[in-house]
Amino acid sequence: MTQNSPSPALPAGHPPVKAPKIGVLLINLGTPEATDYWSMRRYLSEFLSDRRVVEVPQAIWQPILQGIILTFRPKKSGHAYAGIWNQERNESPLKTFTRGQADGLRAALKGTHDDRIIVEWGMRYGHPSTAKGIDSLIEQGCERILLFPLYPQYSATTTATACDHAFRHLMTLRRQPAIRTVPTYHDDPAYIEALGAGVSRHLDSLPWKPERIIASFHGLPKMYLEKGDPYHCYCLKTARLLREKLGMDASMLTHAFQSRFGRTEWLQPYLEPMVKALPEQGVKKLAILAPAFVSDCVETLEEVNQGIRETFLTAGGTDFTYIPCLNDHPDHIDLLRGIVERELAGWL
Ligand SMILES: C=CC1=C(C)c2cc3[nH]c(cc4nc(cc5[nH]c(cc1n2)c(C)c5CCC(=O)O)C(CCC(=O)O)=C4C)c(C)c3C=C
Ligand SMILES: [Fe+2]
Ligand SMILES: [Fe+2]
Repeated sequence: MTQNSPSPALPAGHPPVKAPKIGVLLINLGTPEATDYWSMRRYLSEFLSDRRVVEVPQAIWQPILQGIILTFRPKKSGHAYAGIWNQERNESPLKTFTRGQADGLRAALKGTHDDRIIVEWGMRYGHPSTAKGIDSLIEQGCERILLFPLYPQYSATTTATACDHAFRHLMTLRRQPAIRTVPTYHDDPAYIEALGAGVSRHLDSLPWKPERIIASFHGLPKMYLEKGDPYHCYCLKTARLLREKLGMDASMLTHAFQSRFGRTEWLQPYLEPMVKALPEQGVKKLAILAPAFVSDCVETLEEVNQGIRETFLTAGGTDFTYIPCLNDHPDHIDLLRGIVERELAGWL
């Protein structure tokens, strides 16, 4: 029986039976709808109320969040987003790139699997929602769904909360599809290959050679590592494999953690003081990439490519370059396709 083909075997009132398909849902973090105070406040409130992200007990955290942080942070963050906003589409770059990845993956899979695999995308916080993505896949006949959180290095604060959120929606469904989730891919040779190719491509396009490359990862409170979050180890392994792929040693390609939030200790070494100290140590030409992000976003385009660039040049650096994320580059689409085909083994 195929979609929309009425079967004489179905009794009156029976819901239509569709040809079974496989769905892939790309999930990224989420991003504000606009840069004004209330749009930023809505986004930050949802994000920072997630207990996977901030583990302070809610009775203590919510008054601090709603009363203090969400009074001041939306303005500061809104300003940062405004500086990197995709004016043409009137949306944040994270959304543009995530859509581009879904479009690219859909086209790549169509080539080999016709219409058997359907690709949608959704966000953990905000729009388009994870629930909408799942509903759309089901509506199109998907009885099996692969959830693909777009974080190469698993963390409870990103991958796990993306899956939690999808499962919360699945809890509301009478007819639930079968579900798989994509595991951490921080050491997947194809991911390392794509990262390495991106670094080489970018450096080849420059009229100068960096004296240091920093792989800068989004940070986490150090306590999360101590409680068992494997993200830190995965970041270090990605950095080591990338170094090996590029034939560099640790004095040439090093790692750091960025985007610290709040006053507790986060994973070290911190990016900002590291960069500030480099010119005095004789490193005047610097390149930075951000391998924990598959899409350029406020944390890479504003914090690194604007803020950290300025820090370095003000401290005496002469040349700075930011190496873009994998974004919608064909190498990234190939990587996503490879991971999807591997994780769908037995379903295809
Ligand atoms: C307690 C706070 C935070 C933790 C823990 C955290 C982990 C974490 N985040 C990413 C990826 C992204 N974070 C982004 C933005 C962002 N992150 C935090 C805080 C924590 N992140 C805030 C408050 C913000 C908003 C921006 C700001 O106000 O500074 C983004 C960018 C989204 C965008 O729209 O551009 C991404 C992506 C990872 C990978 C991670 C832990 C592994
Ligand atoms: Fe973050
Ligand atoms: Fe570790």
